[in-house]
Amino acid sequence: MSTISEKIFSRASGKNAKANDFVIADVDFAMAHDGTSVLAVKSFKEMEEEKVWNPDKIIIPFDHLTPANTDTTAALHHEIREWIKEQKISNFYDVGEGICHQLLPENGFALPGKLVVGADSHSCTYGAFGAFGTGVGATDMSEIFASGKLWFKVPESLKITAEGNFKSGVYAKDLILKIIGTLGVAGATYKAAEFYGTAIDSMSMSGRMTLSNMAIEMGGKAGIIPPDKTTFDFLEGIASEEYEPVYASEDAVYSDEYTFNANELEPQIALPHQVDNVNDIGDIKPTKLDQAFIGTCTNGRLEDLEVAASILKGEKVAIRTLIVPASRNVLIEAVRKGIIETLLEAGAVIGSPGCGPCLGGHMGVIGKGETCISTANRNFKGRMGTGGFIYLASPATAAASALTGEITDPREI
Ligand SMILES: CC(C)[C@H](C(=O)O)[C@@H](O)C(=O)O
Ligand code: SF4
Repeated sequence: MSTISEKIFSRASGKNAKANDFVIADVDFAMAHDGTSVLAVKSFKEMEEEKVWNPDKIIIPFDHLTPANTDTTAALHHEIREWIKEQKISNFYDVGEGICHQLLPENGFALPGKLVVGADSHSCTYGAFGAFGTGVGATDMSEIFASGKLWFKVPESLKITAEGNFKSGVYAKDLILKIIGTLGVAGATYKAAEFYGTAIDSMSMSGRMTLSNMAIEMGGKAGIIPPDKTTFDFLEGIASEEYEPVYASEDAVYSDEYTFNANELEPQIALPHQVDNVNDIGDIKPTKLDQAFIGTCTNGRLEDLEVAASILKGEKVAIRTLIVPASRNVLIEAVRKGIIETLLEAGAVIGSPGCGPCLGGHMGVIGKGETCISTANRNFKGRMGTGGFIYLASPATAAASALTGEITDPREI
């Protein structure tokens, strides 16, 4: 009678863990990026710890402010690189390698049944592989660095089922926006969502990652998809260690259940400044744009760039269009497939793999009163620049909108 989360926490804590129990769990993999490792390392040093618990289980990607944008960032990067050397952390990904939530899956650290904790809220992305992936603060991460353990309250679970087939022009991003619009930004607070249904089964790993990535935007502690052949095929030859897939019992208890119908889904837009301010694209008023941004841990994968290129091929963008691949691998593949050439010819700017302008810290910031359509996961006030307005959408919608300069249904292009 257990959910996926209860089973993973039972294994990781060595006791029969049930929802709402407090447990101390062994973490399988721990991640901190350039933005959060600074504080995690500071607090690790303050604890007067000498050695990390296991240098092969810690993953540090530099992705948020990369390449360094200021003297301060450069100094912090330098400090962390020194600590990484000193601690012999084996999984360090320096500037240009890509976004943490892309690198962990690509390098086989997001594995079924594992407890993967990151000092970043979108660590729920690893749920796409049937892991319990979750984000913690930097000081909690310092405790994991030291001991490999952390306390957790085992979450209750929600069952979210999506049946049917997506219409052309409709994607995983539209589904997760619809789900968040329905449940609200607090609809899954401290709960683990488990995703089921034919619409999920037929999704690629890329689409599944988009879905799990945004579980936190409804307050979710995790967003888990039961692993299947698609998962195992993806992990073939890249899994960093052995894993044991975990599935919910038939009689697992869920605090709530929701069902969505992919057949009826339209392209969705989250209007500023809340992620749950979601509408069918046909229901919003004409909206002029200043910038389009395609990238991030939500939608910066090969499939996303491919969709954008198919829309932009042979055309010219009407507004500033920034495209930032999620990782070096994505960029290399996109170069090989001619996708980057198509995007450049269409007038897009290609950024180096990383978070890019997603959180407004680096490149591509928008000015006061400007509007941006973005494939990211957050449209909070001021996130991409003070006084800016962010509209969240799929890569197809963002690309179609880049062509016209206003929010545009990709099916009309
Ligand atoms: C900088 C980091 C702490 C933050 C997060 O945790 O999500 C960032 O990645 C974001 O998307 O806002
Ligand atoms: S791409 Fe955006 S949402 Fe993802 S980790 Fe980077 S800043 Fe956070």
